[in-house]
Amino acid sequence: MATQGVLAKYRLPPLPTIGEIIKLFNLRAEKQLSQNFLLDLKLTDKIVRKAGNLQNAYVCEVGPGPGGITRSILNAGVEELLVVEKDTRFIPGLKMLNEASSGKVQIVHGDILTYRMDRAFPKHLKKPWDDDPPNVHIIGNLPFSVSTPLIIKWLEQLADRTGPFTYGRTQMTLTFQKEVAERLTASTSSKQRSRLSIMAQNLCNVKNCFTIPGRAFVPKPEVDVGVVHFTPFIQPKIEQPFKVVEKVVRSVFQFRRKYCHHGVSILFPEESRLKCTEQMLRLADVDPTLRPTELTMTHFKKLCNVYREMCDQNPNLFAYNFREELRMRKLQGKTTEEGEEDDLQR
Ligand SMILES: C[S@@+](CC[C@H](N)C(=O)[O-])C[C@H]1O[C@@H](n2cnc3c(N)ncnc32)[C@H](O)[C@@H]1O
Repeated sequence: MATQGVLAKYRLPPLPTIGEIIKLFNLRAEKQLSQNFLLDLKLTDKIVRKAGNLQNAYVCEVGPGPGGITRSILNAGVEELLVVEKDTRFIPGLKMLNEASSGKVQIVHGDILTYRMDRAFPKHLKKPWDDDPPNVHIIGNLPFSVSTPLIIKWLEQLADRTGPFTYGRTQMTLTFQKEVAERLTASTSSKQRSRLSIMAQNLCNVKNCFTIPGRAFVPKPEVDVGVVHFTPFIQPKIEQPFKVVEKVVRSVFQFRRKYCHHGVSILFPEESRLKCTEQMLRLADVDPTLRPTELTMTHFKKLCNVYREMCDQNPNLFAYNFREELRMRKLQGKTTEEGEEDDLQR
């Protein structure tokens, strides 16, 4: 307890404000890179508190920029902070934070989409999957164009226990455009229910912590921002390979406003479509007239289990690709019912 008390009082020495750092190093936000900075340290402290207790933790911050969140992470008493930043202009400011924290910051100039997270932390931090989460955390406020593909990539790595999940059930606290944060956490029958809701909630306890109004950023983005916390489950809700779940969920949400049998049907080649769709829905005990947004996680679990069984019985089925069939038909000049294109980021 005494040690905790001492650590809890850890503060960085007085430093120039983030605003002064921006001026000092001439860090004008690059609009093409969707850079929007958080200058209010009360707000960055609030984001970091949502990650949980960071005393002695090993943290990776993605996209630290001028270092607002970085300071809050250091003030939370972490053991080591790895920052991965793509834009070289921010490196001198981050080096200053490293000196102020007596070398706690390891700076990587790189792209988080390709960075090898499986080697980011010392091996002794690894914990068995069914143990408590390791003392390893990921925190970040990235551009939206990066955070959505990144979470999709990390969800797949989570299912395979690779990348940052080599260390166990690594927790993540990340920002998204408010609407994406709502999709990630949307429950059954919610208007925002989508592919992302199922893919994330299958693997993690997902919490939409709070919304940051756009005006809190410099420069102000067009949209508000949601802070989302992810804790991986020991067991996914759907115990099937990620690719099987992804294919079923993507197909079902392809026609999000229609009855779910439309989406299910595109899992099957045209010659067996009617029969297989009827069989899959009957075996999974799913009402064909439910809308995709009305399906529960249990519905998706049953659909994925039945689809997997059908794929086991017909080894060519999983490779079937509706879009490819559409493309071929178009090339051959044949007409067909067009898929109502869904936003793939949903
Ligand atoms: C929206 S700004 C936020 C900066 C800082 N985290 C804050 O809250 O003030 C996003 C930051 O992520 C960095 N970034 C963008 N894409 C990246 C990538 N692929 N890998 C690492 N950093 C990236 C940008 O250079 C920028 O510093």
